[in-house]
Amino acid sequence: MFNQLRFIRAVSFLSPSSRSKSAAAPSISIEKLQNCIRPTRSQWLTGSSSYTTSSHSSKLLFRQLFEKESYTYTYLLADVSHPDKPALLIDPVDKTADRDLALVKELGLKLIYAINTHVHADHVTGTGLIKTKDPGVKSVISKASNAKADLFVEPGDEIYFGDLFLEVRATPGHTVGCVTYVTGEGSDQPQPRMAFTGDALLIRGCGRTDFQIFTLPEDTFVYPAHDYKGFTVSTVGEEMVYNPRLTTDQETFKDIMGNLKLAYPKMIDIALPANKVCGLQDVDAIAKAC
Ligand SMILES: N[C@@H](CCC(=O)N[C@@H](CSS)C(=O)NCC(=O)O)C(=O)O
Repeated sequence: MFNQLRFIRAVSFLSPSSRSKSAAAPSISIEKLQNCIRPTRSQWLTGSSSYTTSSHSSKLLFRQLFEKESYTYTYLLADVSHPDKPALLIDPVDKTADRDLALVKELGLKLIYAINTHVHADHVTGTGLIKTKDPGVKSVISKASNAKADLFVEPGDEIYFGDLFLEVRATPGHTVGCVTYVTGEGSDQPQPRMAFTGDALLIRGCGRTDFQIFTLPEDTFVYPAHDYKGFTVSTVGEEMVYNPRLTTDQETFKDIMGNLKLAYPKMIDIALPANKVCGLQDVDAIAKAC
């Protein structure tokens, strides 16, 4: 069987130094979540872990970028200790693709991956557009998403950029193929860890019911794909205590999620079919780019 993990490693800029591969955390259902040991508010506030937004790593260049129409966050990560400064974008938007590529150029980075957490319903991904403007970039999405891309990842895969890597975790629920990308475990990786949760876990909100994200260390930074209230970052520990949807019993949770009364996303009829094919709607462009 074709090994996506090896493939991702093979196309990475630098072979990783020997590293023990961490096992993918087990998936936790909402039922199990209710039984998770969670810190009380006071335990969490007085806990020994750091909850500051300290610098992530001397190697990591990190930027959080915003697209104002869909309230989408795009994340730029690069290993600036590597001579090529390999970089990746998580959840780029078509409307801001030029801005993102200009920033990559200004910072002297080499963009190698344009990655999606899932097939978005509220905006067209910038992945295809980025590939037409920089053909060296590979698009990445989960195999379970059933969308087109150059590379398909599965839970447990590691996506290397230089000596840094992202671990792929299955976080389905908002869509079938949603994944969360988590910075690697190890002393040479960003500390605290950073989780790019897509729409699975939002700050004080969520788009799903299957919460293995809460098996990550409590000081793990949570970087969602959207925020509608002006938040930029949270932590796993903070969400375990203060997320109003995830601090209730199962019945209340179901009730909350069943009564969100979210409006039909404005872009959904354009975004979903486009995002199945890298965000491109032109047949020739799809053939060339995906
Ligand atoms: N009004 C917006 C879409 C807002 C929305 O539905 N957001 C999604 C994530 S993007 S599909 C969501 O899951 N929200 C959860 C929440 O609690 O807000 C539009 O028309 O695009």
